[in-house]
Amino acid sequence: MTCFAQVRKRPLNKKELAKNEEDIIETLSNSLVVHETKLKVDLTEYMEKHEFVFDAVLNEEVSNDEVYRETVEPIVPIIFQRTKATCFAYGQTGSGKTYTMKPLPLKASRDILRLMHHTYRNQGFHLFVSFFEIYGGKLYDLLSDRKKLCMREDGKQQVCIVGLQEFRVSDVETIKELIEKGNATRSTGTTGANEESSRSHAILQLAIKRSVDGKESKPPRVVGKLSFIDLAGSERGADTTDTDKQTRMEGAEINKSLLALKECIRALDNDQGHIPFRGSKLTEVLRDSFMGNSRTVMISCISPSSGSCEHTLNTLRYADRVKSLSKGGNSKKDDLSSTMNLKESTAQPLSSVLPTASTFEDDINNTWPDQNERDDFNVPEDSFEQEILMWKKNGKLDQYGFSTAVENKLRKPNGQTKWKEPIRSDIKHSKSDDDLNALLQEEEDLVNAHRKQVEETMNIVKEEMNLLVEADQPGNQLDDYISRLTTILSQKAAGITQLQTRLANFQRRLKEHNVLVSSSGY
Ligand SMILES: Nc1ncnc2c1ncn2[C@@H]1O[C@H](COP(=O)(O)OP(=O)(O)OP(=O)(O)O)[C@@H](O)[C@H]1O
Repeated sequence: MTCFAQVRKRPLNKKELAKNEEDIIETLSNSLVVHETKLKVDLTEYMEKHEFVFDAVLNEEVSNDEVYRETVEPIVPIIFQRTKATCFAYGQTGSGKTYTMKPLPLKASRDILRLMHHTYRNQGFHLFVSFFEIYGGKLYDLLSDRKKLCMREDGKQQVCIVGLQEFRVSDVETIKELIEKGNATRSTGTTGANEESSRSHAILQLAIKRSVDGKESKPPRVVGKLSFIDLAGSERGADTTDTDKQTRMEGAEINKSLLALKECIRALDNDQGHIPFRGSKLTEVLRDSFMGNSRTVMISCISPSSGSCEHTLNTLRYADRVKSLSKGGNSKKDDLSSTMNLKESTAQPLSSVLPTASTFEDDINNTWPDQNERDDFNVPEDSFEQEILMWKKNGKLDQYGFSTAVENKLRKPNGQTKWKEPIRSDIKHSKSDDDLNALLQEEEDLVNAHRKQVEETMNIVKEEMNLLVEADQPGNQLDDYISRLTTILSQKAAGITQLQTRLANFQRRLKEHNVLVSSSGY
């Protein structure tokens, strides 16, 4: 899987301008700098600079058309070549996720239909649209009056969404109507912070299917898929302390899914044996889009305003972790990356990357195993599981319950994972999936607790500085000074002790699970 991380900065809005909030984001070609105002212990202000590098940085002057040209247009032709592509918008509420995502599917549909009517004319391709949302861990069909859906795995461990309406479309106008209908049906909550806040993940999928041997009588098979995902507001994961139980539970679900999404992308990009798909409904649903030939584009949306600095830094840190494994030598960064940098490349017109009809057939024949090969590979499940038991007995399974050696058996000589993936996931699901998800959550909790502790320490230090200033004033009350200093010191000590305990517990858990910090990417 190849993941491209991009950032889009929106302009300051009216509200921010009215509050005289400053633009703290400086964009350069494919990097950006966040200028954070901080306070020294003597209460004087200073500027801290945070620099991030991504595959592309789109500033406030970049239009939606340009975003499409840079992010999705180059991917459209390859979904005719058995590739699944996923485009995410990540960021805090109001950062521009919906603004960025909304126009993309329609523009992509237009190009897909153009390809179907010209390059792939009369080759049995059809375009299907579906649109659903994940809200509070449950699935709802946005094209069928928010009908509740359930997710099942079929006999081949392929995830399918039972009852999801899929519409076969052949003209842009119908697609437009469907997209508008889905958007209107999407649920938006009303939390204190922002009425517009979106607490659901909206998933719009464009599937290219092909009639087998051109026969219309048989159900067409999926050739490729393009998914557009407008994620829930990233800061909503922090609602786990809200007084309202429903909000708290939704917050926990959002938190879990965004965490699982990050870990799945990291694991896939790093060719890790185990992919924690079962960490959330979102990643389970996306499982088939991530397997095999797949592309992922993550557009992290940020507000430029000083008032959103903390959320912006959180968004950029998340994006940074998603892309970090691809940096510096991951060979899978290919030709697409060069078209992704808006400042350094001229946009590549669709026509220049279109495959011809013959290259499509050649690609299928050259890169995908045929049915015989698949059948050859599918050793009986019994013998496979026997082997797993042997490895377990000999203590050769890794911390995810899966050994590299066993995994290698599932790979083609060229390193491409073969058709045994479903069986592999079955085995790992047992306990190791839950353990890994729990560990990931604990890691995130530790980092958050650390950040909170640093913030609290800063506040305490400010209080201490005030106390010292007061202590120097004539007529200062000694009793008051002593009691306030005692409180301050106990607060400091309690904060440190709490963090030490949390850290020790986390280290113990890592040890229990045999996770070597250097090899696990922590
Ligand atoms: N690049 C941009 N240029 C101009 N206006 C923008 C841009 N990005 C966002 N906006 C405006 O900012 C507001 C918030 O954007 P949007 O609704 O897309 O945020 P969001 O991240 O989807 O929020 P939520 O999580 O609540 O859905 C909208 O009024 C939108 O029109």
